Amino acid sequence: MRSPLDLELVSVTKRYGDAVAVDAVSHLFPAGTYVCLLGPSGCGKSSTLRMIAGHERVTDGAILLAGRDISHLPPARRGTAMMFQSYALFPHMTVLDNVAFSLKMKGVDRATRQRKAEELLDLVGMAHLAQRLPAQLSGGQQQRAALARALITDPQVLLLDEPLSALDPFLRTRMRTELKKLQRELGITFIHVTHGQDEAMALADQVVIMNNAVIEQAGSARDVFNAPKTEFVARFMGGHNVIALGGRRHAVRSDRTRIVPSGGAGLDATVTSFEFLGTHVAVGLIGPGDTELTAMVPDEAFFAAPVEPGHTVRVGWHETDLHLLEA
Ligand SMILES: Nc1ncnc2c1ncn2[C@@H]1O[C@H](COP(=O)(O)OP(=O)(O)OP(=O)(O)O)[C@@H](O)[C@H]1O
Repeated sequence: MRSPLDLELVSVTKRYGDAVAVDAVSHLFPAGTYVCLLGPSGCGKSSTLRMIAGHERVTDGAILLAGRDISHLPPARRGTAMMFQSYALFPHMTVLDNVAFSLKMKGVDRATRQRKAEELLDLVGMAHLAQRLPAQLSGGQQQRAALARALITDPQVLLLDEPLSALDPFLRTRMRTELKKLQRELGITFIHVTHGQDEAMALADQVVIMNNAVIEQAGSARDVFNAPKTEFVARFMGGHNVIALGGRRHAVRSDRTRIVPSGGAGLDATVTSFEFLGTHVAVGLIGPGDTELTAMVPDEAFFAAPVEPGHTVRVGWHETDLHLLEA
């Protein structure tokens, strides 16, 4: 169902000279959702984000927010805000002044902008560091300051360009929980560009996968993972085997790919490797036509009947787990 605050891309194209970075992309971002824009390097994610933000001109098409065409408005008048990968904090300004900056540009008086900046610093748990300079903050603290700075204009849509990539793995997981919580509390749309499938699955209400300047598939993380439309999506999301059967390509989740008793339905494959991953053992296999497969075998099942590289085994799956891919 549509809501008045939805963001919509209508046949949006971005060309740099002859190169097409975004090719007639149409998509509805429902208001109040956490969207992750995912795809390999160069697929057009950042160009899409920058066009929504107004940091890049649209070559063709329109961007509508709350029913209004914002394609040609300056960034500050769109109802969007962007948080950059590098956080882009001004090094010579205190955290408070950084957060208050865009209100200063808008001519808001000092007392009002400071009060609002304090409120936002409180929201992101940074009130006690308001007088520090950016260089005196940790990576996670800089990120919170950058978030507060982006949110001070009360945007309807917050755009985040790889916001977690500068953080170490532990902090990344913690910050992603905080981002999600913040989005829920604010109830606004977050559009978060990432390279990470795990990050997208953990965060997104809606995952949008781009490839070669177009959207290849969009949907809930669970739907996209369980029902990849194309071989590209199956491989990109990971956790799937792609198998040719009867001249058509199919995906089957690697945790639903089983080592079955010989003679059962399935195909013969040779074990090439195994890796203990704690809860599962990832068994690498090579099947007919040199198809590489992975079976994620629960650790108990693996150690009850261990296999070694060089063994020939039967690999099977339930018919219902086999998923036909678009040609
Ligand atoms: N300013 C520019 N001038 C010319 N070509 C550009 C420019 N910015 C991006 N491109 C090209 O447009 C295509 C899409 O780039 P974009 O940055 O949107 O991809 P991306 O999916 O965000 O990639 P990454 O994950 O590596 O950041 C790429 O082929 C890139 O080389």
